[in-house]
Amino acid sequence: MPTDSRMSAEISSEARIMEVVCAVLFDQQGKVLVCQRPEGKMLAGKWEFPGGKVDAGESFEEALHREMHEELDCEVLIRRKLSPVLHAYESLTIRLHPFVCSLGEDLPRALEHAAISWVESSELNNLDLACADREIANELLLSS
Ligand SMILES: Nc1nc2c([nH]c(=O)n2[C@H]2C[C@H](O)[C@@H](COP(=O)(O)OP(=O)(O)OP(=O)(O)O)O2)c(=O)[nH]1
Repeated sequence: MPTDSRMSAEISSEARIMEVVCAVLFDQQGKVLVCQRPEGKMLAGKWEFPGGKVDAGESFEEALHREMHEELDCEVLIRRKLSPVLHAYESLTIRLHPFVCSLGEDLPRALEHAAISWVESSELNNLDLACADREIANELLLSS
């Protein structure tokens, strides 16, 4: 049984984890959307799956739909959830919740990213992905 001080340390370290959702968004040809983070943001220039932080009171699914509208001006259909990835960067720890999605009616438009691109799953290995995304890419490669 942990002491009270250890318990509070565990609680406070858990509290520093930022919950982030992302869409592994496939088009009808089976290509996946990757987005390049813009200048001025953490991990600028790295490629990622689109998404963002979950706001207080929001479900993961609500956060995902909001981020898709804010960043890509599009609607997506959520198909299934992949395993979350816990990753510690120097400045913060995130828990990244990936959702496999398919496109709704509209094509995404890059409203906030430096660039967006549709790639084959096998091409994900060649991209300079954010570290947390590497595990998601590996899971996709294993299942494809
Ligand atoms: N959106 C997203 N963020 C990721 C991924 N991989 C990864 O390590 N991150 C990190 C980068 C950031 O530290 C954090 C999410 O921040 P963000 O800047 O995308 O979130 P946001 O859209 O809510 O940001 P904001 O500009 O509104 O503050 O998670 C990913 O695949 N997608």
